[in-house]
Amino acid sequence: MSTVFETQGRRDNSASPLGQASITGVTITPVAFADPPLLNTVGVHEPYALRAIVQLHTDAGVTGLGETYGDAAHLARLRMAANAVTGADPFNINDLRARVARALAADSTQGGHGMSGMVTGSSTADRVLSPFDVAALDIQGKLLGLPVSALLGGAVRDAVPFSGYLFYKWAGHPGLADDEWGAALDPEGIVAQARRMVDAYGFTALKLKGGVFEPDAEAAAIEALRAEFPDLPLRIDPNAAWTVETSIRIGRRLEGILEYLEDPTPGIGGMAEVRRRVRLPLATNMCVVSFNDLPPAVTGGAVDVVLSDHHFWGGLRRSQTLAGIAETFGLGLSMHSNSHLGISLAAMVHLASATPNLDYACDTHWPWKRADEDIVLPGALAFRNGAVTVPAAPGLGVELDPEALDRLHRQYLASGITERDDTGYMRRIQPGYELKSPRW
Ligand SMILES: O=C([O-])C(=O)C[C@H](O)[C@@H](O)C(=O)[O-]
Ligand SMILES: [Mg+2]
Repeated sequence: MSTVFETQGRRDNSASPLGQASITGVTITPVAFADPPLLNTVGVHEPYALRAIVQLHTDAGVTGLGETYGDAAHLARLRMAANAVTGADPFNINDLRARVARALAADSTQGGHGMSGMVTGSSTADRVLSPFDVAALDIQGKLLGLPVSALLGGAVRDAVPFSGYLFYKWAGHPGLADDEWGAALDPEGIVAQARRMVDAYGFTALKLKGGVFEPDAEAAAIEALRAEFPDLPLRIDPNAAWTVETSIRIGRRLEGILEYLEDPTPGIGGMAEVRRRVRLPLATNMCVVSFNDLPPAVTGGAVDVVLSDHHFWGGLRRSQTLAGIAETFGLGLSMHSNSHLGISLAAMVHLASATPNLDYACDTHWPWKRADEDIVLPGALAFRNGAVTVPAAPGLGVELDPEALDRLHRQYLASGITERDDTGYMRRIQPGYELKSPRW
């Protein structure tokens, strides 16, 4: 079952503690949007990226919005959770969390990460809770007349800086026309892509998705970026494609050039070893992806910076807990992204604005999305000098475009894609393609 899912008509919270509202129904709509052939260490992005749009309807006349992964197994879990939260109080996020946990207790299905094998150990319960937490906060803000940033404790910055997220890529998907970005397969291509992205968005930091070519070729791309952009902080993220030895060698080559080295090698033990032997901060969204990972990472001295991501850390409230832990243990905080639409961007901006110790420009895949394709009405979210102004309107401050939602849902049905599968797509193009971690 992959079409729109709806619950409706029940009210089982006899009294909302705050007397504000009851969730009377949930609509979950899978959507697909165009995605260029972005290369990474597990393969290549398919022509469409998937998302699920979650709407929480209430008896108070407002609807809350959430956005999450659109993989089939995740959709099935979202539906279980939707049944469980129907009737609940959107002001009681602890109750929503308990309901989601109870609904998933009997679930034994595997897969559905939506991250093509790159983030494997995150908590299923937190991934499923996330869009419900975001939508509940959107409802709260709309009913109280406050932006979500205010509900999270207040914005400490008016605009949230993002990094330009560079990818090696083909000129276009095989069999389809070239896209507007063209190919980027060497240092010159990456520098040209960066120049174009910086000119269009004003980004003040750059991240290169690595793990695609020989490590020295990728280090050369970073050096070419440094020559072209002497003042911009630079990062590279090979998604654990390098051995400990390769990470040390390339890390030493890039000392003094990178602001951080992200997930060079797999596992907390490997990262700790690299960190001891390279004078660079190490960042991760692979070896610390759930609360369980924090104690061994901290005691093992594995990382300096954790990339938060409310989509797998359990929503905005749980991400604030992560920020508190990071502060306590002296870890830096940055933000991870996957291909996403406007509800996710709005949620990321509110969270980042209300997180004082978010020390780095956040990741976003936003430039890779077609400018005319989204499920929110245009206007609320815009980049200036590489940053997005925090929406001041109540809730998330974005409005759903029902026609666009319907169009992208039909695109989802027509695409035939039900799982993100970068490796499977790569193998259809290059049949002998091997998956390896570490690769070099
Ligand atoms: O920082 C990261 O690891 C990512 O952004 C993971 C993503 O899945 C990225 O590799 C991608 O979109 O191919
Ligand atoms: Mg990463």
